[in-house]
Amino acid sequence: LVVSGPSSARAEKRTASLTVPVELGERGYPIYIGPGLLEAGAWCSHISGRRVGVVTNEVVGPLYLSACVAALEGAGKEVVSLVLPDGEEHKSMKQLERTLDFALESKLDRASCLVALGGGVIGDLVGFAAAVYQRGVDFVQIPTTLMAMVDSSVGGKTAVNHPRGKNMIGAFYQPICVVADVSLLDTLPDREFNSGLSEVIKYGLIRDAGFFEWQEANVGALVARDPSAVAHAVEQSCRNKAAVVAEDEREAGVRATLNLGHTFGHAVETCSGYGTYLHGEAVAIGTAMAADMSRRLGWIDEALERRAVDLLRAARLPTSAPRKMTPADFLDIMAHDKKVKDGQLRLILLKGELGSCVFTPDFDTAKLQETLHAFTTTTAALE
Ligand SMILES: NC(=O)c1ccc[n+]([C@@H]2O[C@H](COP(=O)([O-])OP(=O)(O)OC[C@H]3O[C@@H](n4cnc5c(N)ncnc54)[C@H](O)[C@@H]3O)[C@@H](O)[C@H]2O)c1
Ligand SMILES: O=C(O)C(=O)C[C@@H](O)[C@H](O)[C@H](O)COP(=O)(O)O
Ligand SMILES: [Zn+2]
Repeated sequence: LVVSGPSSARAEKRTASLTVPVELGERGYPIYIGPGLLEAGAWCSHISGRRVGVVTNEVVGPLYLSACVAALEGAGKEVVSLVLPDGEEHKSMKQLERTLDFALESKLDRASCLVALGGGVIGDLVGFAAAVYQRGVDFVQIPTTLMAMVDSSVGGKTAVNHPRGKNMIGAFYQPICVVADVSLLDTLPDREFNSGLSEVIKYGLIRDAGFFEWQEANVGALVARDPSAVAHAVEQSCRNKAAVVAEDEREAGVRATLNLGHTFGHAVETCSGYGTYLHGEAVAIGTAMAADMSRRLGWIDEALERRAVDLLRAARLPTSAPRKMTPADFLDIMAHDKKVKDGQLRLILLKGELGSCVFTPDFDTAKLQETLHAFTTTTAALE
C-alpha cells in the first residue's frame, strides 16, 4: 500500500470558527474548531437526550468543568459529572469500571450522552465507556490538549491500556461531534503542547508534503503557540485525519499509516511505564526510528531523514530511545502490536518523496535489527 497526499494551502490569519466534517455516512459528524466554543454552547444542540454525564480529570475539571456544565444546563440538560485521576496510568480497566459504575449510579439510560472533557486519556477512556455502556450511548469529544485536538478526538479509536500493551482493550466507536475550542490550550503546559506536535508532524510525513513544508517554515511560531499557526495546525491535522478515517474507518489498510512511529513508540511507553514518556514524545522517538530504518532500507535518502529529525527536534521532541531499553525489549513488546498479522510484524515506513509512506510486512529484518541496535547502543542514530 503506497499513499501520498495533497499539499496544504498557506495558513491565513484566522480567528473565526470553522467546521471540518468527518464523512462516515450515518456515523459522520462535525469537528468544530475555534476559540470560545465550549462556553458558547452551540455544540449542545447535537445532544438529543435530556441526561448528560460529563467525565473529566482532576487537572481539567477545576479549569473547565463548570463552563461545560453551564453550557449544557443552558441548553436544558440535566448534568452529572465524574472527575477521574490524572495520567496515562489511569487509562485503565479500573477507571473504565469506575466510569461505568458512575453511569449506572447516575441512572444514565440509553438516550443519555457522555461528554469526554479532557485530553486523549479521557477521550479514549470515555469513548470506550460510551461504546459499551448499555451497548452504546452517544458521546461528545471536547478535547483540551493539542494531542486530542489534532488526533485522538477524531476517528473513533477508543481504548484503555493493558499492562502489556497500549490500547489493547477498546472499540471503534465514533463521537456525535468534536468541539476543539483552541482557547482551552492557553492553560496547557509546553511539554504537553509539544507532545501534540508529534502527531502534527506525522500527517506531513505520511501524506501531506505541503503541510510538512509549512511546519518547517512555521515551527518557531508553533512552539511559541502563535494562535493563527496553532489554528492552522489543528485544522490541517483534522482535515488529514478525517480524510484517512473516511476512507478506512476500521483500519483495513490506509488508516494504519496514522500509526507511523507508533510500533516503536508504544514499546517505549509500555517498557518505560505509562506516563514516563508522553505519547507524543514516544511517537517522536518512534518516528525517528522509522525514518532511520527507511533510510537503511534505501527507501528514503539521508536528506529526508534529516528533515524529519530536524523538525521533531525543532518541536522540542526527543529522538533517541530510553537508555535502558534493549533491542529485545523492543521486539518483545512489538510482537503484541495490533498490526501484527499471522505472527508477522507490519510497519509504516517512509518511502520515496516527502509525504509518501508504505504499510508493509516486506522489509529486510536485518535493517530492523540495525535500527534497534543504533537506537539502543548510542544516544541517537543521527546526530
Ligand atoms: N484515539 C486516538 O486516535 C489517539 C490518538 C492519539 C493519542 N491517543 C492517546 O491519547 C493519550 C494522550 O493524550 P494527551 O497527550 O492529550 O494526554 P492526557 O490526556 O494525559 O493530557 C495531558 C496532560 O495535560 C492535562 N491537561 C489536559 N488539558 C489541559 C488543559 N487545557 N490545560 C492544562 N492541562 C491540561 C491533563 O490532565 C494531563 O495531565 C494517549 O493515551 C494516547 O494513546 C489516542
Ligand atoms: O487514529 C488512528 O488510527 C491512529 O493510529 C492514531 C494514533 O495517533 C493513536 O495513537 C492511536 O491511538 C493508535 O492506535 P493503535 O491502534 O496503535 O492503538
Ligand atoms: Zn498517536
